[in-house]
Amino acid sequence: MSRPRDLPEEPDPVSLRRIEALVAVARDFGQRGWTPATSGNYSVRLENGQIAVTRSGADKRWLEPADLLLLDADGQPEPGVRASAETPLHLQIYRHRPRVKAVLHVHSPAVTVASRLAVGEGRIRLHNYELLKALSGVDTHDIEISLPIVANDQDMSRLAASVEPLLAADNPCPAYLIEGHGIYAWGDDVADAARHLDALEFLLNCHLLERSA
Ligand SMILES: CSCCC(=O)C(=O)COP(=O)(O)O
Ligand SMILES: [Zn+2]
Repeated sequence: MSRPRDLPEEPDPVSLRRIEALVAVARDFGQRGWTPATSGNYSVRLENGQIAVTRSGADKRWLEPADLLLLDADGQPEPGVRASAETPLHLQIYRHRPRVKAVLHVHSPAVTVASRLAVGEGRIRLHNYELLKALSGVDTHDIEISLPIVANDQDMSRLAASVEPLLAADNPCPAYLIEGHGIYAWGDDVADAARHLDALEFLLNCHLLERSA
């Protein structure tokens, strides 16, 4: 396996496994058509607290560990390498959710279309689906989960500022949508984050089918 850029000679095995798991998830999501044309980005928190994030412009469908780079405490990559343009959104989630170890962002057709349909309300309400139980902490279909939507913005500081209240609130939904853009989902390990994203992708497909029925 190739190693992420800047990784120390003897990375701890837990962090290495986390990176391997992230790469496998990225390729799986890529094969499903969720990260076309270099879209999407991914990160994991390592055991030493550093964040490994995908480099900007990499084709995430064929992600390699070498496409990840390590950020220092201020979120800066090594000089000469450009971290994902959306790195501030990853760091913001890690700041607000100390237990989170993985953040996943994709541009699937279903999440992109769904994100454009309920902007006025600022959220999509999901209720009475068995698959809601795939979200950590949810143990019944009989619950309403609000998936927040924020307006897209090419200015990352402004975009992060509009996400800030969502993360400050105690919402059990481990994800949010960006209008016409995609979804961010996270979890306490890579498998949790991937399950959350997989489940929300399914639920949004159901939501869209219901609307068109
Ligand atoms: C070509 S997709 C536009 C940028 C984007 O939304 C994205 O997810 C990928 O950006 P990155 O800098 O992480 O490659
Ligand atoms: Zn994006």
